[in-house]
Amino acid sequence: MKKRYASTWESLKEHQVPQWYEDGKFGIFIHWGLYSVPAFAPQTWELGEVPPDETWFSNNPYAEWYYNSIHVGYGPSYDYHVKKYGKDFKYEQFADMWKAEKWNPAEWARLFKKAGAEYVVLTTKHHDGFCLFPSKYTDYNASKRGPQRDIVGDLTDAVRGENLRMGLYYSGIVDWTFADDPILNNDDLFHTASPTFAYADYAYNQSMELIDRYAPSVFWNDIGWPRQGEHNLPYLLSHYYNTVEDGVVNDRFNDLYYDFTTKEYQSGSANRREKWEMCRGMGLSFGYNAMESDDKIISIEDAISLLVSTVANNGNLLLNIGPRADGTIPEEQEKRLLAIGEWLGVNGEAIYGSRCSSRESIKYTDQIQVHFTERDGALYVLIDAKGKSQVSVTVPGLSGNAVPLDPKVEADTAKIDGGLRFTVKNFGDSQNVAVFRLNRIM
Ligand SMILES: C[C@@H]1N[C@H](CNC(=O)c2cc3ccccc3[nH]2)[C@@H](O)[C@H](O)[C@@H]1O
Repeated sequence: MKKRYASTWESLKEHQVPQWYEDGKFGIFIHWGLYSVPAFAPQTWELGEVPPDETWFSNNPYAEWYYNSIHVGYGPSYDYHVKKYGKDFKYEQFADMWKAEKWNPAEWARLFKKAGAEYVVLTTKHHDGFCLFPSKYTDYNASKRGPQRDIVGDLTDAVRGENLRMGLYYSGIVDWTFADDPILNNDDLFHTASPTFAYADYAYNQSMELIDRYAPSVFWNDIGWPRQGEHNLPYLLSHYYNTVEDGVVNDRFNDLYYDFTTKEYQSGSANRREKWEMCRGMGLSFGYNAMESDDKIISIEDAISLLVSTVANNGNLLLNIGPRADGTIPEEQEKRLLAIGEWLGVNGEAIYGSRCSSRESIKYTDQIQVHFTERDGALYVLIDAKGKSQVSVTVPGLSGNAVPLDPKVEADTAKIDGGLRFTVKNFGDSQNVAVFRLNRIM
């Protein structure tokens, strides 16, 4: 019997995080849009490394913030824009330069499948207000301009064709086609952005449109929800759950309600007793930054470490790709996705469908950490030895027969000092994380 949600906070609070999201663990975030044409941002910091003040916003590493970065009227993006396009070139002109001429959504979906992702989240409207779907509420959209197609619909079909879940990102409170005063601090970001009732209705109507057209498995709102529209949220979210029973929403609705909380790069905190999600770009940006080179993006080892440490602490990893304007995925990003997929192909048993263990992760050194997950009565020990070819660690309070999941891992285990000593001599195909299964939980 399908549960019906009433448009009340009480009814919404009965919603449980669905098993597919708990089990899925790994998603692909995609930031694609007009900003992918200029594809420029300075390579400065990770979010959370420096305070979100004028220095951050006028040297914003997020290439998808190009509109705001040139509107502050100074800084590296402004200088780049004037030099490359000229002072009078309007951001909106990118709408007729974005052709996506080499885009093959089925190819993208096959890559995400090979990467071992269980879900995908695509930007439908980022802060610049350009919509990647045929919205009834604006012609500033990809079916009328640029690509002249329903980007959201075409990718949704391809992703579902690979039996992956499709999620949709929506920039709820910031839309520079409604309010585009330059944003130079977080106050601007959360309070003065898009302050009208008209915009609140627009955001509500477009969100309803997205739910009714695509029935997304994730409704991923960003930054916040218009204050003038907060009273509409119980209607919107109950409609969402009544349309998509096993749908999930994040915590960026002014902290009024969520299925899972979020972190972004170094910003935010996670509580392992609740479901949460870590999102980040491959480099410092979500939108494609043509200036970014291989050495500036996350290493394969660090990506696998991040996935393992996130999952072991009750999180999902939503790792972003920033495709080029023509629809191709930069090789250095594809390489990381395929390497994660290979690792999951060998060690996924300890990840998919697992739950975080009562055993907390152990940090021996910056390079050597041991994480734990549990599944079907088995305990998994995930030894992360970044940059090492061999490692020996004793895990206290463990006993039993530890079997490496990767047959190419060469390792010994021995009972010692009330614990189990693992000596890994060869990490086989498992990059920097060797995973062991213990067949009974101590
Ligand atoms: C995915 C990413 N989100 C950015 C806005 N970030 C937030 O609103 C935000 C970060 C964060 C960290 C911890 C808890 C809440 C948060 N909200 C956007 O400004 C970026 O362009 C990009 O779309």
